[in-house]
Amino acid sequence: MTRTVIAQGTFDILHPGHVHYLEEAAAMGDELYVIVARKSNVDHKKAPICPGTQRRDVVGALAAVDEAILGHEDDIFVPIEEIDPDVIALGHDQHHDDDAIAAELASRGIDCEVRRASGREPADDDQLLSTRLIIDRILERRG
Ligand SMILES: Cc1cc2nc3c(=O)[nH]c(=O)nc-3n(C[C@H](O)[C@H](O)[C@H](O)COP(=O)(O)O)c2cc1C
Ligand SMILES: Nc1ncnc2c1ncn2[C@@H]1O[C@H](COP(=O)(O)OP(=O)(O)OP(=O)(O)O)[C@@H](O)[C@H]1O
Repeated sequence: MTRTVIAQGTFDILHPGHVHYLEEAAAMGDELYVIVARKSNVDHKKAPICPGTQRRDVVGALAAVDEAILGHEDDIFVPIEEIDPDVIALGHDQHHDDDAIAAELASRGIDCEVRRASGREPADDDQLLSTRLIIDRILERRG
């Protein structure tokens, strides 16, 4: 019985923090599907720079990822119902409430565990394990 895991996020400019998250999510099961957020659904921070197709393709190229898909425009639970995962792995700082997700899954009759991955800290002061910090440094040095 294949144990399917779903991870999700914006993944605008990929960095080792994303790799850590996705490798940890992959280790929670046998297959990892990653839902890449549509720009229209990234409403809790600045919009991504790169188009969704490009963000999806880069995430999909990671060894830990079996398939990366662009998320649904309107209902974030549509891909969940289609994939019917055993685990949803939330990122360490992802703004979703674990219990709210679990309640919504239950109300839709989806039997799926909600877990939270750990964070990865920079290996040294020069590393930037955040898209926002990468963009800030670009603006600082190239702006
Ligand atoms: C269970 C789950 C399912 C999601 N499905 C979608 C989706 O179908 N379409 C989408 O645009 N975003 C989807 N998202 C991503 C959210 O829209 C949100 O933008 C994403 O969590 C961004 O988080 P980040 O700040 O970590 O990048 C989903 C998130 C979760 C937790
Ligand atoms: N340093 C990190 N360690 C572990 N997971 C991370 C790290 N950075 C991001 N993630 C996870 O990757 C997923 C996608 O995050 P996102 O695309 O928002 O990147 P981000 O670098 O956090 O962006 P921003 O800096 O703009 O918030 C989220 O689940 C998030 O928790």
